Amino acid sequence: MSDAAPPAVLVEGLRHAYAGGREALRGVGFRVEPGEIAALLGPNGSGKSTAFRILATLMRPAAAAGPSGRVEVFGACPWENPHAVREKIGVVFQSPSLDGELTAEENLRCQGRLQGLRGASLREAVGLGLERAGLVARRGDRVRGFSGGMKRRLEVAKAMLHGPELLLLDEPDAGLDPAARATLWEQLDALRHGAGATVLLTTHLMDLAARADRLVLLDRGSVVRTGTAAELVDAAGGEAVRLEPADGDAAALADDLRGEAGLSRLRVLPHGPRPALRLRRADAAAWVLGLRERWPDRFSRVSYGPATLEDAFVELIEPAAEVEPAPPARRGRGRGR
Ligand SMILES: Nc1ncnc2c1ncn2[C@@H]1O[C@H](COP(=O)(O)OP(=O)(O)OP(=O)(O)O)[C@@H](O)[C@H]1O
Repeated sequence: MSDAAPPAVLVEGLRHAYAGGREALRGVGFRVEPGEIAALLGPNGSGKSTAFRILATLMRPAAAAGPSGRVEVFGACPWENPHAVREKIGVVFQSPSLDGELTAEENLRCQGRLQGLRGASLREAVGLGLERAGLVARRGDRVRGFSGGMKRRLEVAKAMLHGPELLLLDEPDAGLDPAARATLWEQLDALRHGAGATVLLTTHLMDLAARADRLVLLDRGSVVRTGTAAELVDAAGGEAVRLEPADGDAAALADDLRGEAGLSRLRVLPHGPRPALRLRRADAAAWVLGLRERWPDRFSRVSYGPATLEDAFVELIEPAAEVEPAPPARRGRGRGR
């Protein structure tokens, strides 16, 4: 027997099919080491929430044929030994679990009592929770008046009240503005360093995922790639090119460019000040030069620069449709030409 500490999360060959449905997980495997912040990243329907529910002991996997695979949280199986796993995990669900009529402090105190804390240990845990949420000054305010970011931080503090080793968060960044997402990240990072917690979150946004130590990219129930954000960007390869057509017709430009050799997936960016296309090329500089020679009056602006995690995501994930709209926050970081 080995003395090595078990990984915080070990998933091997995990399969799950919902009753009457197609397989939501098709042999998923990944691991998270203690002290890491890991992100399950993938588009809608890729299986993130299904994996999350299994890890959180809410569901046992059911495969249509053959074994369902192996899952361990610090060495314990969530469906064979759910009590052992529940002691080790804190869970933040997508749906809010706070009572808006109670104050921040009362919410934490109720949770602490449910977990059997009393007297000085309850006061200590609630005080630490308020600190972790950055809400000491607002401890006496009703939660219903809090911003989305404040509520999410309080949810995290509530889930950490019993001192779990692993914090599971299902899309904690959903509905938060960039500033609130940044503050949430600071809270998670502080938990990792201060409480030595391991964090596993699901997301389909890039903000938190790009900062995680380990990303597990899921698509249609399978792991497409694991690694750091930089490794995923490298795996997709190339630089990101942004093209603004002079006549504003990005869809027509996309049609003209389709079929070009060596061209990655095109994205039409309908939002922002002007319609544009974004794509990846291994030979961005030479390709852009050739494009301008071929079509001197076709573009109002052409730029290229380092690819982002979002570019890699588009490249590595099978598109649901040929042309997909980009989120409005997209901004080219390329060098102007
Ligand atoms: N309760 C359910 N019954 C039947 N099918 C389901 C159920 N929940 C999810 N699915 C299906 O399983 C697949 C994976 O869904 P899941 O919710 O795990 O994905 P997800 O990556 O979390 O998506 P989202 O980002 O939209 O939450 C999808 O095809 C989905 O339609």
